[in-house]
Amino acid sequence: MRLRDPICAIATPPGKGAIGVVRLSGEGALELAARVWRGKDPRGLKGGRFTFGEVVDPKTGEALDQALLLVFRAPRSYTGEDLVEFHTHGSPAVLRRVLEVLLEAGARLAGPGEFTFRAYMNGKLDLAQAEAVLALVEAEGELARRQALRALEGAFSRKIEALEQRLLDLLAHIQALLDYPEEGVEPLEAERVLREALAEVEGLLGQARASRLAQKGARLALIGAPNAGKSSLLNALLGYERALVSPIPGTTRDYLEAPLELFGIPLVAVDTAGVRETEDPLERMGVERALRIAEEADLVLYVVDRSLPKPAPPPLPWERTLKVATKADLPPAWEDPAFIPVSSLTGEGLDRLKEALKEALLGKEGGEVLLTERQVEALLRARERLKEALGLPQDLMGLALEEVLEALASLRGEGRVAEAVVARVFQNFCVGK
Ligand SMILES: Nc1nc2c(c(=O)[nH]1)N(C=O)[C@@H](CNc1ccc(C(=O)N[C@@H](CCC(=O)O)C(=O)O)cc1)CN2
Ligand SMILES: Nc1nc2c(ncn2[C@@H]2O[C@H](COP(=O)(O)OP(=O)(O)OP(=O)(O)O)[C@@H](O)[C@H]2O)c(=O)[nH]1
Ligand SMILES: [Mg+2]
Repeated sequence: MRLRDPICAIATPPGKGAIGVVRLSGEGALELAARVWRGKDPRGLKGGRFTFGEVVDPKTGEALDQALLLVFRAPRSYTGEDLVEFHTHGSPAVLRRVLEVLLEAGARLAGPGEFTFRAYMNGKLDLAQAEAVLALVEAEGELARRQALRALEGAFSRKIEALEQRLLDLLAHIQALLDYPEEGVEPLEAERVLREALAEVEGLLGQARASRLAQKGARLALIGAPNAGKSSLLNALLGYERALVSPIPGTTRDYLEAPLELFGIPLVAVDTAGVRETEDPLERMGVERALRIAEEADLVLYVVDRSLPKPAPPPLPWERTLKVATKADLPPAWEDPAFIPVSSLTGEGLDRLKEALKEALLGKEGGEVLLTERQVEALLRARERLKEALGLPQDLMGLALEEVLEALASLRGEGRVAEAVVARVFQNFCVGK
């Protein structure tokens, strides 16, 4: 990949929009922009300034659109290079032509993520921040947005950098010990530093599931006997009457999906057919389907009517199942502290249920940290090497420690990071970012 030649791409999504943006970055970007622009000469503009004019086809002089042109001057731009943005009307016809004349004037179409790649290469962002850009662009829920923005602001990178610093200090001491045995670190001190680092890495790893769910969304399945109140509970969680409710057992025949956002996580709640032993082949299909949906869900609500004798439980993934006792407004037929009592009729207990849902999805930490799959893998490597280092005598600890540091360094991507690591980050981007 050439590193400084002028690249261009449409930055706004495909389709019609009020405004569309084409970006151009690299050496000679201002000269190139001047060739397709009628209005104030971009080469005379200060960085950060807009000017109004026309994008033109230099071959014919034909105006392609009225537009705003925005200039940034190296190194004070997103990429760290000279950068020009054309803000045009957002129609595919306009954007395609603007891109075309830029290509004819000598720019090349940017590869996926190439603008952000240049920002990384020019030290504007580290690798974790570049991943945060991608996560922010893709964020659908509030939590994903918050996680990504915090990482883009550098919260995660600073944490990792501080951790690296403490381990580097320890490594330096250990190496000094090898050369000057009398000046070594207290073994207890080394162990303390390693244990603290391990706790920090494990604390981060403990938020991996929350981050995955925030980014990818979660499926919540409602499972229970016919008439238990599943559909009523779904409606109560949604705040509107999505599912049919009736006193006739077997009202819900097939499953039903409804989107909702809880605690900033995009959820899909799945209401299912009542689970019971049955001879009816159609109903049995519904039951089998319900159990499969439970199997595939991120979280299951096992819904039981507390006003009737407790039924035998169906086979469910209990490690990710919350137990809910419905119809809490009626006289109870049993008590069981493992069940959260709720009434869809009065709303009683719904807040407690939501709290339990929140903890089951996000853990006690609350899940404000963005962790990509790549970062989780690196942290797992760091954790293994830290554990290994803890078991070694000090003269052998250094090697394991170096591997810990290597794993941590790949998170921010500073120092010499394998090309494949960098490629892996940017391959997920779209053209234009
Ligand atoms: N039109 C437009 N909107 C956008 C972006 C963009 O590139 N263009 N962004 C793209 O992601 C985001 C904003 N992020 C940006 C980050 C840094 C710089 C930048 O020029 N930084 C320079 C100068 C800062 C300054 O003037 O103070 C620098 O860091 O040196 C621009 C946008 C979201 N909105
Ligand atoms: N008193 C009271 N009645 C409820 C409550 N929740 C549901 N019901 C009633 O229980 C009956 C069954 O409710 P549904 O929500 O349809 O039950 P379901 O589990 O979806 O039933 P199936 O779709 O047949 O599997 C209806 O008559 C509801 O009005 C509740 O919290 N309190
Ligand atoms: Mg139902």
